[in-house]
Amino acid sequence: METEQKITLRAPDDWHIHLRDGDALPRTVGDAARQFRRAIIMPNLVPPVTNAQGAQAYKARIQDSIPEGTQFEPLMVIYLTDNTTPEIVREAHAAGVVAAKLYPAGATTNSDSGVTDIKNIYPALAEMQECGMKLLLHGEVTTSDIDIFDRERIFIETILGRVVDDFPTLKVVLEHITTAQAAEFVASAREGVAATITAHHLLYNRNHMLVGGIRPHYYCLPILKRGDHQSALIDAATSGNPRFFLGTDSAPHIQGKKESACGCAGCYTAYTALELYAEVFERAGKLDRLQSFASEFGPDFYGLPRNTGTVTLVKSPWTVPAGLPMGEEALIPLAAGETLNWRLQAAE
Ligand SMILES: NC(=O)N[C@@H](CC(=O)O)C(=O)O
Ligand SMILES: [Zn+2]
Ligand SMILES: [Zn+2]
Repeated sequence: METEQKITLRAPDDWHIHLRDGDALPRTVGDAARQFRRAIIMPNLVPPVTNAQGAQAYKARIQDSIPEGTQFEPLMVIYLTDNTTPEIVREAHAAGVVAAKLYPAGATTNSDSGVTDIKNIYPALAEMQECGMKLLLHGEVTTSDIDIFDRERIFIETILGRVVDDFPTLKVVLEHITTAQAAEFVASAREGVAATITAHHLLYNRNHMLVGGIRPHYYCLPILKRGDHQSALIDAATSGNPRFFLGTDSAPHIQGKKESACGCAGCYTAYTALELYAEVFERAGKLDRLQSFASEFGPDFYGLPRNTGTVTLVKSPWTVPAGLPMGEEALIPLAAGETLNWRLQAAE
């Protein structure tokens, strides 16, 4: 009898996830904790998590939702606004907050309180550089005359390059990169600049979203780009370059808000995250590099210990459920109804 194909990895972490709050938490925290040992928790709640106190209270609510017997550590982030002061940064750092997130105002889901001009947060960035707090960025400009497909590239050209130069020892993560330009920028930037890459930007390009009918579950920000950008991202993720690591950007929006005349941006990937990444790495012939991308480069960049436990993926095709309950609502996971080759084994 043929033996089952398996891969065992050091337990992985997710360096970018949205868990939301309230009724969503049992679903989102349960799924994240089944897949990952730690996660960087995005602060774009309404209202956002903007200081130490807010981050600690949110962390406690997340911890209350961790399934019994599961090990999961939420790593907290504050949301930068025009009013974030150096003192807010210092207090957050002292309270264990690991990073602060820049959302250009209006760039994405729940970014209305975001920064309107990068100069407004220069004092906060100086303090972050000083105390070692990481800067995470949603890297898109928001000016209405800039085409949605160009917004990441122009953000890099007009804003990111300058921030990286003006704060030469600030640790910076360009989140959920979607373009060849972003991959090139990060690969050739000064030390201390990294990027997260989602499973959906590795698996899909804009044709998947738009050819033969519009598929709202593939709609996320930054938007899926053309296939050559997807190829550049696959090359970056599987290159073994420690500047690129796993961040799902899993973002739950209920079915009715996705399948709508004006649908929300965000893909729910937490339910199948590692399986989706395994698919990509296998197709690229680089399964041997999945562990460093998923479990080593992230903690190394953040200055945290690598996890000591392991997880196992078994090659055993299965069908992703058509929907998942979330509170009273339905959530459609990415790749719903599709067959995936790899399956994460439940922790023993
Ligand atoms: N990626 C998305 O399309 N959506 C995210 C926000 C974000 O990460 O930009 C969300 O919070 O829903
Ligand atoms: Zn974002
Ligand atoms: Zn996100």
